[in-house]
Amino acid sequence: MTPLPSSMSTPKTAVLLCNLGTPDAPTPAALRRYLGEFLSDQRVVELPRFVWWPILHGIILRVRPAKSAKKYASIWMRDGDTSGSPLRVWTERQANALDAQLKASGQHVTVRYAMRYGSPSIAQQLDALQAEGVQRILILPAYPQYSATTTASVVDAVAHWTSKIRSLPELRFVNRYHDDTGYINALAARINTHWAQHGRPDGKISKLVLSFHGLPERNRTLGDPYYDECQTTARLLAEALRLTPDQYLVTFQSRFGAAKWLQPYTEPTVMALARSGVQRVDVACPGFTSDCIETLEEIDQEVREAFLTSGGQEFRYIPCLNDELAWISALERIAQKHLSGWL
Ligand SMILES: C=CC1=C(C)c2cc3[nH]c(cc4nc(cc5[nH]c(cc1n2)c(C)c5CCC(=O)O)C(CCC(=O)O)=C4C)c(C)c3C=C
Ligand SMILES: [Fe+2]
Ligand SMILES: [Fe+2]
Repeated sequence: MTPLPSSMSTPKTAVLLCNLGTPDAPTPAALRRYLGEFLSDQRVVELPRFVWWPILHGIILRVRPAKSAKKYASIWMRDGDTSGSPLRVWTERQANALDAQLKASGQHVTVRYAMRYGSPSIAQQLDALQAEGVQRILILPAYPQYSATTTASVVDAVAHWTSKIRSLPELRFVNRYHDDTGYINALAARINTHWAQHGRPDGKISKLVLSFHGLPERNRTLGDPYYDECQTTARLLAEALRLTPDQYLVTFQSRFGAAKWLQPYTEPTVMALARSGVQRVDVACPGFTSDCIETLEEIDQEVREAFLTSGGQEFRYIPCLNDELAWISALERIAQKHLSGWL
């Protein structure tokens, strides 16, 4: 019997690369919409509604949008035809590059991207894929380290969509890839390229700081594995870079609110380094796969200034993986592993 052409025999398959989300414009109105959706997610802020609602609507959404809009304006990308928030621009480029790479390897897979908060939303993209006849979807969060605040929240958004759909596609989820060899090697290559130009830190007057996004300490105590996964990523990366313990530090940035978050905090740590005689710090943010407000503004502007005004002399921010070829190849292998049996 003649086999059916593969396009007829294999159900259509897609990968949905899901990132956090970002405002559509660097304006207070767009920030209010984005922060309102983001900070209303009970995976992100676990306080009871009757406590959190008055704080969010009475204080945060009145004050933060204008301040944040100025920060976003300072990092907004205007790159040829492309303009937008760096998080959205890089995520879109990653999805397009992964789509091209999977197709070049002979795989009939469509890759799209979605944002957990803002647009294009996860529901919009799942609707669009279903309208195109896609029957199998791999959900690939853009977070190497699992946290309930990010990865599980993506799963919640997908579950919310499935609850309204009669004829469901098959679904698979990637939970983590914090120890994936391709990911670690792509990070190491990024940092080595930087050091080929500027020299390696000696551990005495120069150090590498690996800064991860923070999380309330309480989430860790309650069982969120994020902290441990960040430590594993850092250890594997240090091994790949052949670093001794005195050459690097692991820190946590982006504290929000008054509660205790994962420590040590990035900014006070680099200030203390400067005061103790460290002249140069290189900062990389391995948990962020795309540059965004947290890396370009918080690290490369605020933390830079804090280090230099505390007596430091050289501050070098090492960009995220973005659309580096080694990273797209690593993403392809992560996707392939989870697609196995489907293609
Ligand atoms: C309020 C609590 C927050 C938790 C918990 C949190 C966890 C968390 N976030 C990321 C990744 C990103 N966060 C980004 C921005 C951002 N995060 C928070 C708050 C929490 N994050 C806020 C209020 C903001 C907005 C920026 C600001 O106003 O300060 C981003 C960048 C978005 C962008 O548009 O560029 C990312 C990425 C992780 C990985 C994480 C838990 C592990
Ligand atoms: Fe965050
Ligand atoms: Fe931040």
